[in-house]
Amino acid sequence: MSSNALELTHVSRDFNHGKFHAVNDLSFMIKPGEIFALVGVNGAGKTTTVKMCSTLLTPTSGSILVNGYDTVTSSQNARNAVGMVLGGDRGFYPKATVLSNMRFFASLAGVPYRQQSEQIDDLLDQVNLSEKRTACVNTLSRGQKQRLHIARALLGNPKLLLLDEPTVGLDPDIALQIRDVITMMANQGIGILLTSHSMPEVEELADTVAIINNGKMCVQGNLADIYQYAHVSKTSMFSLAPSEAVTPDDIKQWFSNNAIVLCRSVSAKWNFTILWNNASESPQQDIVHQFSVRELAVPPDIVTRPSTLEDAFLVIAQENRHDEII
Ligand SMILES: Nc1ncnc2c1ncn2[C@@H]1O[C@H](COP(=O)(O)OP(=O)(O)OP(=O)(O)O)[C@@H](O)[C@H]1O
Repeated sequence: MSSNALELTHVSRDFNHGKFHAVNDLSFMIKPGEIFALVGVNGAGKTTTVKMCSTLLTPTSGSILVNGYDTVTSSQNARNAVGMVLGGDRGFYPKATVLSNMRFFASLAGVPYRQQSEQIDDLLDQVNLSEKRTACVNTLSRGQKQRLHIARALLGNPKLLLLDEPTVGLDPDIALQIRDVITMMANQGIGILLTSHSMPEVEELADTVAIINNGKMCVQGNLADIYQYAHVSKTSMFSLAPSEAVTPDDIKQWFSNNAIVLCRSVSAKWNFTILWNNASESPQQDIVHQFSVRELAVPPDIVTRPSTLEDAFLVIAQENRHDEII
């Protein structure tokens, strides 16, 4: 029987003796080879979820199966099926070589001694670190360390890889390399649970996106499902010099029927983002019209483009904030 890489069923996790619900009735599954991104604002419950999937934390209620093994009742089997990448500078013996570190972690992962050399060579090759096998870990760059984290997590052939912010703090070209490694691992049939604050990264990598808020699932599906849920298809942007003639609240009011309007003050300018939930054929013209009928100068820099995951996420985050206020 082939199992899902991961299956959460009505999982909750409380803290502070049940007073705080960090994760609340979460259910989702990840198939072999699927990249599943868990997205949410700070404090939404992503890391708590990842920790439960790794067996580091136990759920207060519900069940988590990794490769068919329950993380509570078959925790050792579940743990053997998971590789976790925490990233950063910690997690290795910095003065020992790449090879010594990999040998140490291979033993911890239960890789039989005779298979260790072959598996380590293969993994270092896959993450393009073969040339660094005799280098001390503290001489590696951040990107190289991150690739070593991934190689370490793959020791013992896990069925599920947990990646918590795998490219945070990395230069764009290094982040690209890490994303290529992630795609390669998925192509080999490993299920991947990814948390990231980078929406372009999620857009590029994820087969399925789940947006959580206050530990609860808002929506899960492919990108089209997320756009549909958020009711966004087009986004317009323009800027204005602050003036007394019109305020951000006025502009929010103009479009309150069919858009969410966000305003940020940047370098003595108001930058507006209009997230259309019911865009007309020419949203550009609608904006021009609103300024023109009030005899206000039309911003010269209006652009309209297809909405992105980031836009959909902003809408959902905004609506959830609204729900909380109510
Ligand atoms: N050990 C703990 N005791 C009490 N509260 C906790 C504990 N761990 C996490 N929390 C709380 O649970 C909530 C969810 O935290 P979590 O770290 O899972 O969020 P997150 O989505 O990963 O956030 P971020 O994007 O900032 O990393 C937060 O409000 C956090 O303060």
